[in-house]
Amino acid sequence: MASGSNEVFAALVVVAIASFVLIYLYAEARKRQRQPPGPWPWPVIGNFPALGGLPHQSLATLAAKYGGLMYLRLGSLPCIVISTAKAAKEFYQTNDANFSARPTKLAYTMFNHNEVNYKTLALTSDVHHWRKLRRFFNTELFSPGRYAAQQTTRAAEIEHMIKLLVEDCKTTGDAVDLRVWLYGVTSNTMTAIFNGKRYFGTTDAKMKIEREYLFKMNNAMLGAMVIGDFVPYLSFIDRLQGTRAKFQKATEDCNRFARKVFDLDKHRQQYEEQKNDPSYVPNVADVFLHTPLDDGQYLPDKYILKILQELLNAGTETSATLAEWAMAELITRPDLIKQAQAELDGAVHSHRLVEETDLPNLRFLQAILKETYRIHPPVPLLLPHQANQATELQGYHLPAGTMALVNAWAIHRDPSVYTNPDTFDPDRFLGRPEVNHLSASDYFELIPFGAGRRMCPGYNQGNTSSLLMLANLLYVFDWSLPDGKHTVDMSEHMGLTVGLKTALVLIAKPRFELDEGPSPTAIHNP
Ligand code: HEM
Repeated sequence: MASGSNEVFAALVVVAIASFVLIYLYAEARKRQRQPPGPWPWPVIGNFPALGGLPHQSLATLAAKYGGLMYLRLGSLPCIVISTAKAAKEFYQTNDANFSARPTKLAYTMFNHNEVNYKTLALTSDVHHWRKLRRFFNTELFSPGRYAAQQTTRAAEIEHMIKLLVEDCKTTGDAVDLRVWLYGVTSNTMTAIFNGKRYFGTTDAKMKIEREYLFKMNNAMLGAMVIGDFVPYLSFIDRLQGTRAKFQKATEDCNRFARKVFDLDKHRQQYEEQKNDPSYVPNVADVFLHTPLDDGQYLPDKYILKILQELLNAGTETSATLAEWAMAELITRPDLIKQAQAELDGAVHSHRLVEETDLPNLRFLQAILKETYRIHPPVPLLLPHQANQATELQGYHLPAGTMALVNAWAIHRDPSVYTNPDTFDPDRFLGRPEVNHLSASDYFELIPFGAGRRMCPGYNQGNTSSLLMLANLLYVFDWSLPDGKHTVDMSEHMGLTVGLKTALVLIAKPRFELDEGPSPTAIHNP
């Protein structure tokens, strides 16, 4: 009798499981009729396993099978992936406004003082608040006037770091860790523009440590994968794993360091002392403190500190990563280096540093950089977008809350647009000036800064900074691989940006003695 009831129980379990599987498959099949094509999702976790360690590459492989508009389910979050220029054009032209929100994430919320409507620009999911901030950024921080006024600062920071490199060559002649050098230039440029301070290549080692710590904590937190963001009913796992406590500690540490790095009270005091001096150029911290948003409200200090941290993150690693990729591609192609140096010699003439006014005459160098953006976009999936309302794309229904990933890495290797897409070939851009990554062009073939409303507002700053670093490195030095090496490990590493797995270490040899001239400007650490 007991064995009979066991059998009945076992049969019931089998029937229950089979029914669950059938209902699941039926529900998925019904849903899929109205969704773009894509791989079948697993129960609960959806298509997460398909992402792998380098999601832009895995998604490009899937897109070759499913097409330029692909559907995934990440946990319970519906997600579309755009992977061709044609699909990107349609997405931006028909749905840019609908997809102008960002997904909600635990790390973003905690980073922003647990406010539901985040207060920083890149991470806010509140479209109304984002619009207000973005208008302020466009008119007050990233306007052509401000960008022009920051030219002297960019020049000063390049000069500072190039001179250190020349000095190092003379004294030690050791191989140069280019990653550290490039990061030093972009970080110094950003902090000089934001709050008039320089952290790298100074005698104050403590300042460098503080700055690096801030970056490390921000990175660890914002890059973390949190289960509850994708499967809300499993958020207890994050709590059990101590994720919240970890984020809380990182946020408090970041806040403490940010208060030190961007000492806002000191800025207030300095501004009062210097505001009537016509030669005083307000930095970004001053602008935030003394300019209201267009609703007449001033941002409270705690949000200004968060926005400054976000800008520092956004503007430092991106340009440095890009320039490191460019040098990694060039170092095994002496023919390209020679061509770039010949162009530089012709444009600059004397033994001074390359300046921003030289850049329009450096068409080949610009093509090298464009090709680097194409083949190594530092933010290959852009930042995730989310639909603020239900919408349609290519006749498919997309519910409110659908996430959109734009795979710039796949778009830039679209074989219907680029011949030999995996080959580094700057010449391909020389005859095609219409493909412009800095304008919201109609081509959508080269979009390392994104496109549409949420396109990177720092594109001019990032692009010029990368060009200036590359131009000066190639003009002032000859480069070679150390220890008889002939190849570079081009494997990718996934962080907040996608960079080289192994830092690029090269030997630099000055090509000439730099003329002594007046420095563009001097920085005074307050
Ligand atoms: C080579 C350098 C850079 C690259 C490749 C880059 C790339 C990007 C990308 C792909 C996005 C996301 C666009 C989207 O969501 O569709 C973005 C957003 C953003 N970037 Fe950049 N960026 C660079 C430099 C900079 C610099 C120098 C700054 C600031 C000084 C900056 C500030 C921002 C901000 C604030 C956002 C968020 C915009 C928003 O959500 O409205 N970026 N960037």
